[in-house]
Amino acid sequence: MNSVKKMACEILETMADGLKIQPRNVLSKLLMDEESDSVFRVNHYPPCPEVQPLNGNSNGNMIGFGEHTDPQIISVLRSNNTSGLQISLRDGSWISVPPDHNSFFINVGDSLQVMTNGRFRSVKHRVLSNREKARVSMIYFGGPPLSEKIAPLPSLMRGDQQSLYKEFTWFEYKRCAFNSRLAANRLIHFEKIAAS
Ligand SMILES: O=C(O)CCC(=O)C(=O)O
Ligand SMILES: [Fe+2]
Repeated sequence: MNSVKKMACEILETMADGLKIQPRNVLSKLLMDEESDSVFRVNHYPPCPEVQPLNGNSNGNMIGFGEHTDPQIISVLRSNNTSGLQISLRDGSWISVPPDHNSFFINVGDSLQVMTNGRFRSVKHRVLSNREKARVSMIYFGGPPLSEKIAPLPSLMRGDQQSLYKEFTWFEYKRCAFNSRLAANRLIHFEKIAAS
């Protein structure tokens, strides 16, 4: 757990460097906080034989984990050598993430999207069951303390930049996530309506 947390922190620090924000631990310190609301999850998807496609967009594979974005700051995923993970492109099409048990798959969470005022985007993903092999994935979800205010980082808001989001705490966002459907776009409730 400590190693994966350390890796997530290094990634967040590299992102902070890329955004030219100081101090470089402005994001990673939220994961290092004693009160950090982080989780480690193991998912197991047994093999599922082909089924008749219902809506034509899953090629006859059963949905193992429905489409969603991860609500936290960052997710670090490692899986066995079994395909299934897909990400959604802007045009709504799905592409498969090649299975590679030697690599980590990093996902930006909704909270990081807000903290970077939309510069990094949380990408919708889902898992299709594999027809022959079981898929096992392990994911570290790095989240902030429950009382943490989630808002664009002040160091990113230079000039006349406006926040795209209303301020909320991680506790409020988590409550919203629990009360909404998995596939829901929860950030929409926290977006500011652009003045015309
Ligand atoms: O099991 C996977 O490959 C992805 C699962 C996932 O997206 C999640 O647990 O949030
Ligand atoms: Fe996910």
